[in-house]
Amino acid sequence: SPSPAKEDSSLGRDSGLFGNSRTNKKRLAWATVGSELTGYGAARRASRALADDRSRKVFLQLPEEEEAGEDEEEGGGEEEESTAAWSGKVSPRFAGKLSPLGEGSKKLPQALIIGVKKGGTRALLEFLRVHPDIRAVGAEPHFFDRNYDHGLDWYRDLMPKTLEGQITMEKTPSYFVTREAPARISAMSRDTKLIVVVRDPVTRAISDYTQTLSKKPDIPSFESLTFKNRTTGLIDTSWSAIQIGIYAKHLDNWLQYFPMEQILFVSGERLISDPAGELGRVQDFLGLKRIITDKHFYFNQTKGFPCLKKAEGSSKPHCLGKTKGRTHPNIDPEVVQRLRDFYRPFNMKFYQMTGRFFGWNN
Ligand SMILES: Nc1ncnc2c1ncn2[C@@H]1O[C@H](COP(=O)(O)OS(=O)(=O)O)[C@@H](OP(=O)(O)O)[C@H]1O
Repeated sequence: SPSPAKEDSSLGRDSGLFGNSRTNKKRLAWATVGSELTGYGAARRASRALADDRSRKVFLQLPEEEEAGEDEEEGGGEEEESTAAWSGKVSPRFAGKLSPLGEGSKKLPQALIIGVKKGGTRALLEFLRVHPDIRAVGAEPHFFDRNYDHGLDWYRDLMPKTLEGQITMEKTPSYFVTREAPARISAMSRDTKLIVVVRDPVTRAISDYTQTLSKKPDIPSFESLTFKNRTTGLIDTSWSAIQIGIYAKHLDNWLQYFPMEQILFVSGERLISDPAGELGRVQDFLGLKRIITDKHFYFNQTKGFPCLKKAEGSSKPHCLGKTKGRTHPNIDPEVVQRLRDFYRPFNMKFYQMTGRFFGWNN
């Protein structure tokens, strides 16, 4: 039977996952637009690096890259568009897209993407931003975990201005595993809509590990981090890469504060194989007209993922950056199997709780 999740285990430990082959990069026969997009966005990234640096040091005092970088290069998002509107108080990294005349007012978010780390949260937010009734912060504010002491006025100030009927959103994937987050979000508004992108916990763990490995090439192997004791096969559930994937346990904590109807679970796998289908569910959940459809996506063969034909506020095709869709290292198949066995009962519980079968553990 699986080891119980440790209640006191630290999520702060470095996480990481593997990634065997790029199984998630399905070679779908999609229409290809601008088939090779290599180099797209390079200038934008360069200016963003500067803005990111400024925002980290001056405005948010985020830790330096290895701790702050869950989302890395996509984190900033919209600097170019919003620099002109930079008030000096809110970093361009955080400013969402403004309406052309700067009208409207800043509001606390009515909907949040709360997780999971490496689930596909950036893809979901980027796709949602295409909707005219959604305005979102580009970077991860980490308000309900790291920055709560700044207060709600600080948080609101990070938000883009919105008009009547528009929804303000942000995404911070660590909220899902933050013990205090449900109570804090409920204190902001009990009506907040919550979205969780979930992905096969084993692949998620490997993706997480791959991210850490990209910054710290000297870390131990995925296989050795997985076990407390390799001989007995005891899994180290205090390793955040493993811990995050025990979705049923984390969800229990949210259900103390929010009813199930207020939480939408998006399949990270289907977000890749059928982005328009998942986006349809999300738009319904948010009470929005289904404006984002199949027509907005194409499958980029080079990237190996769906991309937008036109990004928000642009006429050019847009794929996520190179930190999204990394090649995962090969992991010992026995270790992968051991992890599948470990997660199976938690996954079953999660399917039961959510009423959706996600098709992991095949
Ligand atoms: N359209 C598209 N393009 C690129 N990547 C996509 C896309 N849709 C989903 N994904 C998957 O998103 C994974 C990264 O998840 P997150 O954005 O949640 O990561 S993070 O927690 O914000 O760092 C990332 O994980 P890795 O493949 O392990 O890098 C992708 O598999």
